[in-house]
Amino acid sequence: MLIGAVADDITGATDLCLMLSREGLRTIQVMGVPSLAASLPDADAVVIALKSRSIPADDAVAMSISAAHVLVGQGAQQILFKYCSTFDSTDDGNIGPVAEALMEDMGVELTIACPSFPAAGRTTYQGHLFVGSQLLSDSPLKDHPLNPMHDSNLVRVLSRQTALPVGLVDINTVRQGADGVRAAFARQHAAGKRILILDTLADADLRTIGAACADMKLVTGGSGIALGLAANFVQAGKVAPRRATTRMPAPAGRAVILAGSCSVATRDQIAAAQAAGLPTLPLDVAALADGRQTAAQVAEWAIRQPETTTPLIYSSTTPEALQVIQRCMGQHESGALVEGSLARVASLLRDTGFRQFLIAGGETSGAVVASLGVTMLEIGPEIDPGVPWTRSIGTPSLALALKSGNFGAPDFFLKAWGLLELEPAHV
Ligand SMILES: Nc1ncnc2c1ncn2[C@@H]1O[C@H](COP(=O)(O)OP(=O)(O)O)[C@@H](O)[C@H]1O
Ligand SMILES: O=C(O)[C@@H](O)C(=O)COP(=O)(O)O
Repeated sequence: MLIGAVADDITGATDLCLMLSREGLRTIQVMGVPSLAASLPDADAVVIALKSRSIPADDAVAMSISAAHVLVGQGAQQILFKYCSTFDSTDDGNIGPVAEALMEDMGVELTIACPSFPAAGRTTYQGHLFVGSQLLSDSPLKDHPLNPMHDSNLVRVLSRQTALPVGLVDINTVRQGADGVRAAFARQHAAGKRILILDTLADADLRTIGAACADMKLVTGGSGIALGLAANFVQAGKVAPRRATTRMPAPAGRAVILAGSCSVATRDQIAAAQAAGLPTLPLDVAALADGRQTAAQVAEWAIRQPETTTPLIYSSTTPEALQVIQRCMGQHESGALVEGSLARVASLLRDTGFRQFLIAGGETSGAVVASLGVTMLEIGPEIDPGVPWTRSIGTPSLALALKSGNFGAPDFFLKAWGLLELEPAHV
């Protein structure tokens, strides 16, 4: 194993797997922390997907350390802690506490924190994270249901989450090339800094940073950083060349879309699906809470739709409506109710022959995939930047597209299916 990664949510893990496999690494995604004795499939990169982004920091630390131990135990040459390209976290964590704990556990003096993902519009300038042309704190992430982002200055954000001194390597230094970045690492370390935010405006910057981090045992960042990290191993001749896939064989069976993300991108995708005539059903959180709407009824509705169409079930709503729900029911309580309901709907649909699932939302995907009993994923073709089709390893085989809430073009729910080649049904 060349790269072993610990991802703090499941869509983030899939995004990272896509990046690694596009760079030529045979990559497998594993759900949850496997036992130390588990034999993982032979792969250049293994990404362990946790659901640790929005849980108490102590739990996230414990899980992440266990995951890293498994990866190191299986020979991983470099550990990557993957979090969101929009630095999703709160002042309590979990990026700072997990990074700090991994550094201590691995005896690492200096690491980087580089969330940038220019292909998805996430760039960093003077330590400030941008989403497209907006500062993070002006972007739709300010209204995230679990971790609203109100500060774009990542040095400040991370410094509130860790006692370790945080420094900045600015774009002028990054543009000096890998040697210049390595020299900046040495200067910042000598000045007492332990975690460095890196300015990044383009993929070329990520490749420079990756080259500068070739000897770092622990790197932290978004999926973008994998561009350069993977390239180090490819250039060193440690990876057998492979061709990227453009289509994926998919098990025969019905398809469904489950959306639990309230992001603007997902709400636009729902609107496009509705405009195209897909049957859609909104979840009613108050009705779910008092039993007027149940997962069984929702699943029944999907089963009743014509087999030639793809039903879409969603809880996604506007920031204003979400505020009302969260005020009445609590932020985590309402989130858990929605996640649990979508997860239950998914398992009921699987039991009646649904085999292709498109899930929108990271936390949502974590809950759904757990309820489907999926433990490992192979990575298929890219649908849009950061989102591949995947196929579960095990029975029943399922085709899964796990979409970060914020990712994908407006027609994502319509075009994704075109990349699947349905296998003949088993008799
Ligand atoms: N209508 C709703 N009311 C309350 N919480 C909701 C509602 N819709 C979604 N949520 C919760 O919001 C969170 C969205 O997070 P996630 O699935 O990670 O999406 P994203 O990828 O956009 O971050 C989940 O916990 C989900 O259950
Ligand atoms: O880095 C990213 O933006 C994604 O890989 C990611 O982590 C997505 O998280 P969600 O938006 O919660 O799906």
